[in-house]
Amino acid sequence: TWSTRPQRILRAVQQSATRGDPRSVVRAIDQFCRHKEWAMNVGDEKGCILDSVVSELNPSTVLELGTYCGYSTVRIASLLPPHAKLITLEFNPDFAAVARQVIAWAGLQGKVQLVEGASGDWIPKMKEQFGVKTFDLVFLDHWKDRYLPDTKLMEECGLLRKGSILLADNVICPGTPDYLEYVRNSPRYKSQYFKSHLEYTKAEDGLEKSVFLG
Ligand SMILES: O=C(NCc1cccc(CNc2ccc3[nH]ncc3c2)c1)c1cc(-c2ccc(F)cc2)cc(O)c1O
Ligand SMILES: [Mg+2]
Repeated sequence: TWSTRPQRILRAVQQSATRGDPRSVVRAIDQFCRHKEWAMNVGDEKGCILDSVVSELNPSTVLELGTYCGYSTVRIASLLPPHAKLITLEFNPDFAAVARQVIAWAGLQGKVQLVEGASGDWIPKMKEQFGVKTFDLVFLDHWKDRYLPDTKLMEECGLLRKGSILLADNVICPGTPDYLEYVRNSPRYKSQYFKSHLEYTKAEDGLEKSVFLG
């Protein structure tokens, strides 16, 4: 049986990265995806913008929607303060299986709770299942047509507080037009676009950072 692209990414991490060294895991994935096979990680250019938002915010509770191979999970978790928690949701079991091993290789399994399932099912259960009150930061990187419904669901479930940050990947490519229109025109958000490029390419893409105003 042939390996999948996530399995080839995991092999690259195990062959090129140092156990317990998150930066070497990030570097190994970027090298593989730049020189061997493109994959839909947020990548190093947008990843640096992600890093600066996380470092500036110093969040205690983070939700990531869309784990894939755990690349952005490792970037975020490696910057969190000691008692902070990152919950990451992944619908695809094959992606989740690889991500668990990538996160473990980075030595970050103690900071990360990977939950398998769909955002629409899990967001309403966050408080009761994980003892979450509100999220300081949400990184949206899952199915692009779920960004808007899931944002409205998080509002309805009281998971956002005054100052919570939504950081959305791919707002240009593949694009999330309904989400962008909502956060840019709603009086309940202050939104800012960080222009960048689609991971490992010259195509335009960017991150939208939106502060919930309560
Ligand atoms: O589509 C994308 N990513 C999302 C995605 C995609 C597939 C499967 C999953 C399954 N995971 C999943 C699903 C539903 C879920 N609900 N809650 C959690 C959860 C998790 C997720 C994407 C595409 C491109 C891209 C592709 C091609 C191209 F030419 C240009 C750009 C670039 C990206 O950076 C991208 O992020
Ligand atoms: Mg993405």
